[in-house]
Amino acid sequence: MPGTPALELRSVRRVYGAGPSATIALDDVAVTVAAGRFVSLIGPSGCGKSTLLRLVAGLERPDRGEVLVHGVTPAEACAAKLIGLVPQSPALLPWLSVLRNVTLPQKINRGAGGRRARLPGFTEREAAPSVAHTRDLLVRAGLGEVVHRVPAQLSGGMRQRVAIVRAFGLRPDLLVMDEPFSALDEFTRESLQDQLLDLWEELRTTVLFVTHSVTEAVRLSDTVVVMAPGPGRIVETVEIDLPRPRGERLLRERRFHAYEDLLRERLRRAWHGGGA
Ligand SMILES: Nc1ncnc2c1ncn2[C@@H]1O[C@H](COP(=O)(O)OP(=O)(O)OP(=O)(O)O)[C@@H](O)[C@H]1O
Repeated sequence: MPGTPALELRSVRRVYGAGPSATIALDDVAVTVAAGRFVSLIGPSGCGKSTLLRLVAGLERPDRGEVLVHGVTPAEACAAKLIGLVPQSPALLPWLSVLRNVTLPQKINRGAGGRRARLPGFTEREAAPSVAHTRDLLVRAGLGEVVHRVPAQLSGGMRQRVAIVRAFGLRPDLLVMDEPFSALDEFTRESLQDQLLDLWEELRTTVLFVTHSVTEAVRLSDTVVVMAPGPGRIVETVEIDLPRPRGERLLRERRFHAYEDLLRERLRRAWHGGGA
């Protein structure tokens, strides 16, 4: 629906357990993400990033407050395949080739278009991409030579690239990514960031991205949400006002480092229980 945020969390609270040993994983969390934005969550371990992702993906429900994806509940959004998820380690089907791993979910998901069209304010979107277009995405992600290989014949970085192309290929309205590059070496990580940005700039899917890397957050994001633990909460929202595309050269510029320093400073405060 025009004007409806892609994602909205209103006064969200999530508590695990009860009594004195209860953990307040999230308290009074409010986030609004406009369609097409790239938003990262960053914060110390235990500040509730994964909990927030699980609420958005409909895997858990808040104890208080509301989560809306394009104006509907996460359960409705999942049924209509509005949400795509890229986990930390790529869950590929080991017996299928790279190409089939990417195209099979697209075929399975065809029925979702009808459910999506019945949601308030949504119209039919473009059909699932053709195999030719999927191949093109794979080539652009540097996987053109390996489309007929099975996952066991790929490196870790290649497998994660397949998972990312698969997620974008499903044309979700909101793509949720949980530290997708955390297990990779720095060089592979930077090259995957390039490819992720390349795909995102073409498709402009709304992305909610969890990372522990300040550099990654600055490079990828329009907005970085800084969180603190005890209770899990948002302490700062930083808009990254840097031009795109954000190539390698930008990483060496003073204005890029200034954002890194700002975020590091905010994270230090979050670690020490400070914050806003
Ligand atoms: N199922 C659960 N039962 C009890 N406590 C939980 C559960 N899941 C999370 N927690 C607690 O909620 C808090 C937030 O956890 P969460 O995993 O969301 O943090 P995180 O920011 O993603 O951490 P990390 O960066 O280490 O992945 C932590 O104190 C954690 O111990």
